[in-house]
Amino acid sequence: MSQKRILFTGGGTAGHVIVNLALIPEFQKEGYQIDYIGSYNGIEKQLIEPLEGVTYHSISTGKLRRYMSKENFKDPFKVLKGLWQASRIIGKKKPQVIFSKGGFVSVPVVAAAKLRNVPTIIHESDYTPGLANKLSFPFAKKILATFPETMNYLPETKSVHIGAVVREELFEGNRQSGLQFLGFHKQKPTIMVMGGSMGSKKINEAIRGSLDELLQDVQIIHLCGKGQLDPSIDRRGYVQYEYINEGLKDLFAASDFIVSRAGSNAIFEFLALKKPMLLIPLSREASRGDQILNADSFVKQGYAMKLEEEELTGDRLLRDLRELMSQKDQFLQQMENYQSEKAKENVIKIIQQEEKG
Ligand SMILES: CC(=O)N[C@H]1[C@@H](OP(=O)(O)OP(=O)(O)OC[C@H]2O[C@@H](n3ccc(=O)[nH]c3=O)[C@H](O)[C@@H]2O)O[C@H](CO)[C@@H](O)[C@@H]1O
Repeated sequence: MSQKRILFTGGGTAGHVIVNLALIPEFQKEGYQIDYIGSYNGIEKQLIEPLEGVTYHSISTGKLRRYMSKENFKDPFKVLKGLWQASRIIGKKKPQVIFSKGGFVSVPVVAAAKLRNVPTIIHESDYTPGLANKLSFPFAKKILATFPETMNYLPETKSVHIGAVVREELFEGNRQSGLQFLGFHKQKPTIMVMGGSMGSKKINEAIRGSLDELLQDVQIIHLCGKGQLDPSIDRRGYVQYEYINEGLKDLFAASDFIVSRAGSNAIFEFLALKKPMLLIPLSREASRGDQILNADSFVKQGYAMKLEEEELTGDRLLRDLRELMSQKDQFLQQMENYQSEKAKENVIKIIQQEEKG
């Protein structure tokens, strides 16, 4: 029997890569030949290229900007080049199926797959679909959604709600190793601050501006984003990292509460790991507002508190964090009711069905 081959795509931010990272080991176990198409410099290259047994291919990418830039005139040519490159890679590697996690790099890949007659499955993890995925929907064989509510925004005939795919390794964290690595103790609760995979300048400023008060009550792991470390801060109970990849599971295990943006992958990880969370979604001004809807859905289900970015001040952060901590048991109780939908197993089943045609 000829070798089974699957091609993954997705990138731009870690949110468009993490689900692929959760699925790749499963397909490796089943003996698939794995290819990945990403951009030349995106985070997907850093996260995927080092993986053993995965061949990473870079293609040219464009971006749709919300502002005027002379790059906007060059982008259609970059995308056409990407389409041509993706088509050549697909023609050469001959995957039986393609799995796309979205982001701009994925659009030419999904279009090329259609031209090459290879079935593509798209995954949408946000409450409302992103633009790259929307552009890709006509070319896809199936669309999978994390939130049940997202089904209202997807083509009815080929969409399925499957739930959140969470990396298996995150469940294997060790609290003691995490605390030891951080130089923290058990006497005060530990808060993890995550501004999404790229960090959030506004959240960083609010946390750093309130450190004196915060550190009286808690210890802080601050995942602040690339280029956003502040080396002038050297405080007991406060550690900062740009981005943590391999040790993240132990840091999660060491954390009692989370302060975070409301990117979909991140918040479902917090939920799966049962961490009460204060969510500060990216504002409508800076995005299509998807994180606000993600956060609202979690607030409605009793998993989270929400603090609007426009209302973010040091005082408000402290007040909301204290409230979150005082209601810990209620949040944990709601989270106990959450049943993970065996999403990973279902995605794998759907991919394998499509692969057989
Ligand atoms: C600015 C932007 O466009 N944000 C979008 C992006 O967010 P973003 O790329 O931040 O994605 P998510 O919040 O969904 O996920 C972040 C992922 O990065 C991981 N992580 C983070 C920090 C770290 O140090 N180590 C680490 O591994 C988290 O565990 C999580 O798995 O994609 C999400 C999913 O489509 C969207 O909901 C967000 O609106």
